[in-house]
Amino acid sequence: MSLLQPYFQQCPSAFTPAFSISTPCPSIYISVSKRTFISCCSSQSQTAVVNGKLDARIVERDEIRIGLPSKGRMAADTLDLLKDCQLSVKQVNPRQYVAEIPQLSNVEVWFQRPKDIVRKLVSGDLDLGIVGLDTVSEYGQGNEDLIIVHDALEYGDCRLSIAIPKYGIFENINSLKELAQMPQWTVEKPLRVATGFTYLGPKFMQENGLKHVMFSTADGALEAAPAMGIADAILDLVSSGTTLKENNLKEIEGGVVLESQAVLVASRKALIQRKGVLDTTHEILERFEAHLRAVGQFTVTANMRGSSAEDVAERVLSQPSLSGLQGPTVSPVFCKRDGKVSADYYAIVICVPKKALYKSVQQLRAIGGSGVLISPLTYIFDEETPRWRELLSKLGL
Ligand SMILES: Nc1ncnc2c1ncn2[C@@H]1O[C@H](COP(=O)(O)OP(=O)(O)OP(=O)(O)O)[C@@H](O)[C@H]1O
Ligand SMILES: O=P(O)(O)OC[C@H]1O[C@H](OP(=O)(O)OP(=O)(O)O)[C@H](O)[C@@H]1O
Ligand SMILES: [Mg+2]
Repeated sequence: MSLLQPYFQQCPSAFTPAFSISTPCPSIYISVSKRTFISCCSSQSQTAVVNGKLDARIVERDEIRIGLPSKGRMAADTLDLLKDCQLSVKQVNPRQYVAEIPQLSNVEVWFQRPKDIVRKLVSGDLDLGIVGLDTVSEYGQGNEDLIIVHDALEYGDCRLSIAIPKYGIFENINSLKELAQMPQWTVEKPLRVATGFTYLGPKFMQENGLKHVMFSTADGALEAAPAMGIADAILDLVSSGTTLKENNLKEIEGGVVLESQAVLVASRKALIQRKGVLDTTHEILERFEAHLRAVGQFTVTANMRGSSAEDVAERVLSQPSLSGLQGPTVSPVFCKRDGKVSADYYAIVICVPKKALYKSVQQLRAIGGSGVLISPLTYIFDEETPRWRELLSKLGL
């Protein structure tokens, strides 16, 4: 960390909020580790507001940078996902903000708070990042440079939702429409909403025709605001719903602004212009897809008596839960009887969704399967993934 201190002090632009014009800082080079070399020069983030719009330019550097959550509930799950994809992050100590993934050459990992990952993608100081969709939507503010490469990393599930008290004037209010139609809200006395989502909140209210609304913001424990008399409603993330329940609050129909989970996000400019970013993204995407497809499946092997491979395949395919990814693999099991080699049995291999495992075993037995073996799957690499094709088309490639 001490080695990095000069970098942080010399490069204010790395910590400037995204929505301002940042000043380029003087050229300095410091060595951080044998493999990691940070260049901080006039090429630092040159974010400018042009015609009221944020214009991110490509920053000159050779390394590819990926931002990962430094703390909070996304941090550990993100490292776990990468590890499960054989992309372990090597961090010398937990207070060091830069690390590497040995399997990905020329890639620097930077640990940042989720909102700063989004800001730095926009400013060109990061090329890739993993954060919640809520964070991308709130801090990215619809910026077209941000591209969601993988939209469902299957952790960090939550929703951004409006909640109101269960009691008092809200007792019989159960939908956004009913909330909007309450006579209490006027220009002089608007509906007061406490939220940390000051971009998405007003946008949602406007799109849903709620006219008299006033927002206040706080960083946490928003659920206390109505009971404290500070707000009438809150707009916050909900997962299990326990925090709302414990604070006598309820969600309302039509009040979900966004469903969120962890996503892989990239800067369009970096994908197109920075050498190696597209290839690295392809590799990360392939590993994520292969792993995430596999976690929901088991490999099932069984033996089955039959007159031919086709006969066995027909029996297997007659069962709805046994069709596998692309139909069953059927291989003859040879044995020698009376000096003659023959195949009376066939080994079948199929992939089965974890949820359908028991049903599949029952169906296998019903058609004469025996010696059923179940093993976990690590990866399922398909032909080219749909998300990769989608990414190329978003990039116009
Ligand atoms: N209750 C929850 N259940 C599941 N995921 C959640 C929940 N709350 C937040 N998240 C997800 O985790 C992300 C990070 O939340 P976390 O509270 O760790 O950090 P933060 O609030 O953005 O940062 P900080 O608290 O440091 O300001 C959120 O943006 C969201 O995607
Ligand atoms: O529906 P639940 O499972 O109860 O989760 C919802 C709570 O989780 C988040 O808070 P967090 O724990 O991140 O604390 P914070 O308010 O300090 O950000 C969110 O802001 C809610 O308060
Ligand atoms: Mg939080």
